[in-house]
Amino acid sequence: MTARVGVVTFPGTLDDRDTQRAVRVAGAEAVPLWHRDKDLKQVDAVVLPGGFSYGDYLRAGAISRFSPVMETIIEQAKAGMPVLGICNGFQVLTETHLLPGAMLRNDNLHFVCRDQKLRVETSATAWTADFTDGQEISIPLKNIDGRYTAAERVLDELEAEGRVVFRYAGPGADGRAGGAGPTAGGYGNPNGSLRDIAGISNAAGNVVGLMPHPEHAVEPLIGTGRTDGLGFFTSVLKKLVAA
Ligand SMILES: NC(=O)CC[C@H](N)C(=O)O
Repeated sequence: MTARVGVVTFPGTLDDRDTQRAVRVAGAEAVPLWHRDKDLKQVDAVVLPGGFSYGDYLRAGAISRFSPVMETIIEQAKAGMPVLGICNGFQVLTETHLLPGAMLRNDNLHFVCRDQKLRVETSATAWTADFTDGQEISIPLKNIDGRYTAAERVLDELEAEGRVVFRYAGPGADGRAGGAGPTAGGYGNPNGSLRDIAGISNAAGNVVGLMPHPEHAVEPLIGTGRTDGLGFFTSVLKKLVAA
C-alpha cells in the first residue's frame, strides 16, 4: 500500500507544490491539506512546508499555530505521527511548542538565499534514517527569520538527548558564501543560530524541524542538480512501511 503524506497549505505558503512533488519522487502519495481542514484524510505523516503563512504577521508561524489543521496535527504528533517542518514549517512547530526554542531575525538582518552545507548529526529520527551520522549534505536555504535560539538549559538538554539533528557546516556545494551574518562562525553559520543549530527533533524523534529546504533538492535536473534532500522523504517511507 502506498504511504500517504499530507502537505499543508496555509494562506501564504509557497513551497507546497515542491513538497508534494518531493513526496511523489520518493514514492508516496501526496495528500494536500488545507489550513481549515481538521480532518487529516487518514495520512500517515505530515509535512509543513515553507513560505509566509498568514503573511508572517505578528511573528512567523504565530497565527498558523491556531489553525484548525494544526489542532489535529498537534494531537497526532503527540501520538507518534511523523511531522516534518521545513523553514516556515519549523517556525510553526516552535510556535506550537511541539519543538522547543524560537526563531529570531537573521543576525545580519537580511533575507539569506544560498546553497547551504549541513551536517546530519543523527540518523535516529523518522526523517533522517536514510542518512549516516555525521554525513554532510547541501540543500538550499532561504529565509529572514532563521536564527534559532533557546535558553542555555534547553540547548544543553537538546544536545544531551541527541536532538540536535542538523548543524550548519559551511557554504553549500556551489561554494558561494553569500549572506553569512556577523556572529556566524566563519561562513558556516548563515544567521547566528545558537550552537550552529539548523534543525532539531522532539524527544520521540517523530517531529523534526529545520530551516533549509530538502524539497528543493530532490531531482538532478533542477536547481544545483543535487538530490541530497530526497533522503528526508525516503526515510519516513521506510519508517511507515516498517510500522
Ligand atoms: N522560505 C521560507 O519558508 C521563509 C520562512 C520565513 N517566512 C522567513 O522568511 O523566515
